[in-house]
Amino acid sequence: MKQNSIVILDFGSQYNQLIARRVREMGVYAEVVPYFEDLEKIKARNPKGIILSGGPASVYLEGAPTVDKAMFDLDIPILGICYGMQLTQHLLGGEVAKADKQEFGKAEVIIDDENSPFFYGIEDNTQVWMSHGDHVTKIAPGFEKIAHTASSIATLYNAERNIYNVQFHPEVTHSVDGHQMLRNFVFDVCKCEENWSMGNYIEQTVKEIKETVGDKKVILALSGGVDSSVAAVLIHKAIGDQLSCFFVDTGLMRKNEAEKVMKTYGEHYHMNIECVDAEDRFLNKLKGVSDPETKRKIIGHEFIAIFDEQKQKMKDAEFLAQGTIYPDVIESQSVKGPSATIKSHHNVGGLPEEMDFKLLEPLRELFKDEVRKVGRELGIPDHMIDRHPFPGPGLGIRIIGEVDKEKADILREADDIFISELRAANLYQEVSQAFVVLLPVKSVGVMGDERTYEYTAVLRSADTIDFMTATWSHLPYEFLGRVSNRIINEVKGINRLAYDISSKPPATIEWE
Ligand SMILES: Nc1ncnc2c1ncn2[C@@H]1O[C@H](COP(=O)(O)OP(=O)(O)OP(=O)(O)O)[C@@H](O)[C@H]1O
Ligand SMILES: O=c1[nH]c(=O)c2[nH+]cn([C@@H]3O[C@H](COP(=O)(O)O)[C@@H](O)[C@H]3O)c2[nH]1
Ligand SMILES: NC(=O)CC[C@H](N)C(=O)O
Ligand SMILES: [Mg+2]
Repeated sequence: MKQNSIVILDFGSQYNQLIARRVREMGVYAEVVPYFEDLEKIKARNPKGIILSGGPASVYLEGAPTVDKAMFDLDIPILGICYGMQLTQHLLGGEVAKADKQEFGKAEVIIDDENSPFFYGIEDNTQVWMSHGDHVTKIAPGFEKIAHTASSIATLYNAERNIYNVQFHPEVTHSVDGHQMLRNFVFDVCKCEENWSMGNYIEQTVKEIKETVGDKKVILALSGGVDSSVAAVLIHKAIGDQLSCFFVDTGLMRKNEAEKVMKTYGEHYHMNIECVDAEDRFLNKLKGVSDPETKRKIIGHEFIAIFDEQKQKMKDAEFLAQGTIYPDVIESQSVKGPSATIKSHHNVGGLPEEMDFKLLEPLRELFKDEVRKVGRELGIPDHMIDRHPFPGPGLGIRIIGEVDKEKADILREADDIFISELRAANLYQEVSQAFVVLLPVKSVGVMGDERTYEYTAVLRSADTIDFMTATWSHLPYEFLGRVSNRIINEVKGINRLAYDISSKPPATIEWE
């Protein structure tokens, strides 16, 4: 199945995951590799086409990312996008320089060669998205201009080598026919076949898991979230009772979470699944701690300690299964420079360094939407598949400041009301992630002629595609009013509610 693939070389563009997704949506396997991937390794993948992504650098500066020129002689069709175009031109005898002014935004493409397969089905003056400060000042020998805009060369083509170069970004939705251009490249130029489907993926992966695991045992940290759940069901399909899942009830889970997870997965799938009740452990460790990073670290360590203990109990467990997905993989191999730690995300991904396990990560090639498709094909109920993400540290980072059981109970009730009202109003699927935050701030209120002095809570709802940037959801006032009424009337301990109207950046989605 992967014989029929497109390799995307990553030069640091923020859009490279998008390119891979667009291609996969067409039913063709695509993977992102760093630009410095060895040419031999690229060849070994036997791709039908190569896409060079955009990137922030300038080809004419020293130390700019580059590739082995031999790549252009492999007889594999190549599409260079933005930086990828500039690099192709630079390496093959053209020239690139800084433009007088940056071009950022929409532009209209005038097609010079309407017979080019790259433009099949596309009308003249189609709108594309530009984002560059450099431009091609001399076209490399062997290339001809097949499209332009009012201010720049839009597309170059080398017939002999079957290379296309575009200055714009066909992968973003602002490029109206960008999808069609990529389709044309993938199917008409590279001659790929449509054979990447989640059904195939399941079949193949189940086979691979069986071969890898043999008669050994696998343990898996099951959170009830999408990734670990899909991983669990997939592995269970392959090896049945050789899999043992552990759900840790940290005491910082949502209302009835432990029961729900145990019920859905235990009864429905007849899996070995054990609930580790660790509420006291987590709450004791968190006593007196209010610094967000310290709280995160304590929670992370406690998870590790618990899995270590489970491992000691099951001596024949050789594999640790994780719900690592493709964006995690791309991020960890990303060509971008080191970025500041904003928050240390808890991840059981930290486990293997400290513990002696072989890793089993059956979802590491999939994007989230593909993981959801796999989950649906495996028959996992929609209400589990469509859940908003829930962070490992759970309510521990949604109770601002010091955490205790009383606050966790209050927050659980409030959160449950918000989420069930979202579901009742058919808004749950419309927003990307919603929850309640409990502040360590008390204020005065009046209830039935009595004075109250209770906590303030905040509703948070974010809309996002990749969770890297987000906007606050414009929920209807009437809906917010209903949630406010219910929470303040029904949850003892909260007498005031606010709505968070901050975007990310500069805020983040969670409060800690
Ligand atoms: N309460 C828990 N018990 C056991 N494992 C957990 C728990 N919370 C988190 N994990 C582990 O940490 C991993 C990372 O958590 P993360 O929230 O990123 O993924 P997820 O829960 O599987 O999916 P989602 O992103 O949809 O919440 C999980 O896949 C799971 O293996
Ligand atoms: O598994 C996780 N462990 C963590 O420690 C963690 N911290 C934040 N998140 C989730 O990441 C997304 C982005 O959150 P922030 O904007 O708050 O950084 C949002 O979806 C957050 O819920 C976490 N997930
Ligand atoms: N988006 C890009 O790939 C930008 C490429 C190059 N740095 C430029 O500004 O022209
Ligand atoms: Mg989760």
